[in-house]
Amino acid sequence: MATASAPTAGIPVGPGLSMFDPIFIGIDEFGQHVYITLAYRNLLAGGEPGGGKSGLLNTIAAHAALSVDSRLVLLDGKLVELGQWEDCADAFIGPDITAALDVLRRLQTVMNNRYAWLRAHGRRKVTALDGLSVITVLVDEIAFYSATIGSKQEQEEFVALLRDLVARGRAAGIPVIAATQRPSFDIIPTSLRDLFGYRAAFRCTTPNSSNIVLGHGWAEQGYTATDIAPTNQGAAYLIAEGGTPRRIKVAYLDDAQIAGIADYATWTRRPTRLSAPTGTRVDWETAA
Ligand SMILES: Nc1ncnc2c1ncn2[C@@H]1O[C@H](COP(=O)(O)OP(=O)(O)OP(=O)(O)O)[C@@H](O)[C@H]1O
Repeated sequence: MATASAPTAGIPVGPGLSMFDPIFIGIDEFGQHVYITLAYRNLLAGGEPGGGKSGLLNTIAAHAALSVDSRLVLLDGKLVELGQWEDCADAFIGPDITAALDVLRRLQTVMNNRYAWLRAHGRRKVTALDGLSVITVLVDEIAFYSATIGSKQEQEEFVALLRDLVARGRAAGIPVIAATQRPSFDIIPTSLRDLFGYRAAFRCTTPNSSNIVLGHGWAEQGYTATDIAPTNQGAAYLIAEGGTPRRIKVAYLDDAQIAGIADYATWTRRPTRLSAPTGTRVDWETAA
């Protein structure tokens, strides 16, 4: 039987991935591989419809699904953008503000528990050695939950819970990856935008909306997502905390590829704890 040689470079793909590993998301304009690390950072993707935001979220979801130390919490107002990951996710929320608020409140409790645990151990953040899973939260279309469905009160609670998670979640191993096709100040106020360590601006129609994603002043310095052609889907400017925007092309998984990865990831996550008492939600309790 042939034995595959061990990889000499890069991150091996397979069930041994970790959310603490760098995540491959595409190439830059020089053809160099682009990696991000989400264990301690959030990511915001903004740009006009059809620019490729969901493509980026799916690429990240694939890494998270294949990571042995990650759990997925998905909020997808359209159901179809992240829907293929439903079977390997701990929670999959569709166009339901009550369910969205419920899952965010649960995440807030998990986050508070983790901070109490960290404090008790004199620590500041979770690490790969703690055995706690990284709970990767993906939100496809912030505006759908914060400005479209539900009452004003529910929308405000959604924004407050999301902001808290984005502000405090990363050190507790709960990164948020969120997309919006409405990069405007009412949806992404500067105070919220700045909490995202990574920001990806897909094609925008105005320099102002590009600035709202990347940060004030970048368009004036020549980094504007308005210069991305409408036909160049998946192209974006990516900025990491403290850096300069970098033009990238996101790696794209088509529906069949996602189905294959999701199927495999679901199989790797099949229940194996036969000793767990019946009716126990082992996953959330362990994560907490
Ligand atoms: N990285 C990519 N490479 C090649 N094609 C891509 C890439 N990303 C997206 N596309 C193409 O663009 C289409 C729209 O992409 P996607 O759904 O990700 O956009 P979006 O910004 O999420 O749109 P919306 O805001 O409407 O949800 C995809 O169906 C695909 O055909």
